[in-house]
Amino acid sequence: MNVLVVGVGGHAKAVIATLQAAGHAIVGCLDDRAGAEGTAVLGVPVVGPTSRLAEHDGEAVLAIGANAVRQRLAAAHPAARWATVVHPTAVVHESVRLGAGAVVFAGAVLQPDVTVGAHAIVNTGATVDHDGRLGDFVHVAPGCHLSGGVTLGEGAFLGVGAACLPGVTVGAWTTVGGGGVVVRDLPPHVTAVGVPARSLETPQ
Ligand SMILES: CC(=O)SCCNC(=O)CCNC(=O)[C@H](O)C(C)(C)COP(=O)(O)OP(=O)(O)OC[C@H]1O[C@@H](n2cnc3c(N)ncnc32)[C@H](O)[C@@H]1OP(=O)(O)O
Repeated sequence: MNVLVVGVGGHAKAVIATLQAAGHAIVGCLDDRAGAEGTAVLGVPVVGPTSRLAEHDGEAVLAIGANAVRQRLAAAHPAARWATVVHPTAVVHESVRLGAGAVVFAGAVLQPDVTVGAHAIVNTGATVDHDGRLGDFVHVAPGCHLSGGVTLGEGAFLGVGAACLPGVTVGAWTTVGGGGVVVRDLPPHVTAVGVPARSLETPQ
């Protein structure tokens, strides 16, 4: 497939590398910043602003790490065809369901009956064990480990190396800091850090 990459930052580099490893042709990158057009990311040219998505008749991928930005761009382009991208070294069981625009990076492992929402990111070397449910616009950062039956609400972000005990739920748009361990359910819209992960918003 010929894929248009939306974004030019570090996450876009990793998405481009993943597309290349998986054998996909890349049409170019889009970026809204003044002066971006004509530059290149890993040799892939920046061909215009994100409004160009509307003219593209192939597939595209939102290659921006910030969950809320991917949500905004997906809402702004409801007719777009989103590529689902999986690195060839990722281990994804045949029963796993990947949403439109989901990206699975090198070395990730997704065990049976995991579902991954639209535009979700399973980053380098992260593992999601059986029956995990990742909502739309989730980002699981490098080296995270989710035990069986974990649920991540829409837009949840797990920082690098975070872990979740079996069956816990992380609420929508909640952030877990790098290295945090989620031992019980976390509510939506909080930032939680540490072992066990506790909300910074809640007086301890
Ligand atoms: C390929 C890639 O790079 S993918 C991207 C991966 N990115 C990440 O993993 C980033 C993860 N981000 C974090 O862990 C951040 O520190 C966040 C989101 C948890 C908090 O960020 P901020 O809201 O800016 O909080 P801030 O830095 O002000 O820290 C607030 C308090 O929490 C503490 N804290 C922050 N992060 C952590 C953490 N991961 N673990 C434990 N404590 C932490 C701080 O020490 C501070 O404590 P204090 O008030 O006692 O000094």
